[in-house]
Amino acid sequence: MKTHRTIAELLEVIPDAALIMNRSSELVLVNSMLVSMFGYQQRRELIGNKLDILLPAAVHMMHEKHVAAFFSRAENRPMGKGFEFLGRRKDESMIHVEIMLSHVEFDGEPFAIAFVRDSTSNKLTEDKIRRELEQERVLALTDHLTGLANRRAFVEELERDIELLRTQERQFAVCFIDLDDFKIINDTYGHEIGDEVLQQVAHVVKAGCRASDLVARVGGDEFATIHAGATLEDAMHVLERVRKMLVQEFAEHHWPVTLSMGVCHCGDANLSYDVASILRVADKAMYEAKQQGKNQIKIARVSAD
Ligand SMILES: Nc1nc2c(ncn2[C@@H]2O[C@H](COP(=O)(O)OP(=O)(O)OP(=O)(O)O)[C@@H](O)[C@H]2O)c(=O)[nH]1
Repeated sequence: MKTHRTIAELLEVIPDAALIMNRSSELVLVNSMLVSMFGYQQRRELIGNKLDILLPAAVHMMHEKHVAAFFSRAENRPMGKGFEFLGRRKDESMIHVEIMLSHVEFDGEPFAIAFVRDSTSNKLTEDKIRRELEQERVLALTDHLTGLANRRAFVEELERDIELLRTQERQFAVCFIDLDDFKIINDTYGHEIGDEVLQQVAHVVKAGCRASDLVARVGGDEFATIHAGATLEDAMHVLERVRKMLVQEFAEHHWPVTLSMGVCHCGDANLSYDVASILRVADKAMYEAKQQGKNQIKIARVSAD
């Protein structure tokens, strides 16, 4: 058929892969770019086959419905511009494609013409950008010296826990931790050893806490923990373990390293908690621990005002 040959020639000069199918979803024309895009060598491997040959099995039924719906619409205007789907290559590998679909009529019969673009590289770029953004987000929430969560991550988590307490009455405890006499270590042994001590402390606090607890470094020699779902007794049990583990860890060293801690339990549904007041009372309790001899835990009192 003359029209057929002309269209076939035309499809060869356009810069996209293209196919034409009839209303029974049979491929009646494909250009060579489409043949190679889907990993075939000859057009005749595709011509006469159902469109399904280019699609993953999981979407065959859905596509049949789409094709029926497409042909039932009479209007002859471009459809599905930029529509993305997964194609199946001859070797069964998948390929992300973008198609533009349109009605065409030859010898009074309706057909669908599809221009197909390989969007795999777009997808890969998108995935790469998404991964990089995620990595950046993780880095932005990480303390670089210790690998723990940083102050920002701690505050974000605290905000989430305050919200969960308000909406689901889920209690939690927060602890403010400060190294005792850390300045002496820095002044005596230098900043580098000081950094190593901070890393070791981070490791011990993390090891002493539960997997579900958040451990953060929130300042120079300041750490903080959040114990989601914990009663005051649960939190005290964990923190006392941390305190003892640290004393043991440094028992062999030339210098003692101990922690002063202020813990604040949040679980009273009648109180309205906010980040600033929780941190203030926990910090105050930690300061009391310092004043009363260091290497101990003090409990913060949260009042209604
Ligand atoms: N090595 C190191 N030192 C730091 C870092 N950030 C802060 N510091 C030091 O941490 C020390 C904090 O000291 P302070 O908390 O003021 O006092 P302290 O000696 O711990 O005494 P108390 O808190 O009263 O027990 C200072 O010497 C800071 O220079 C850091 O990233 N690395």
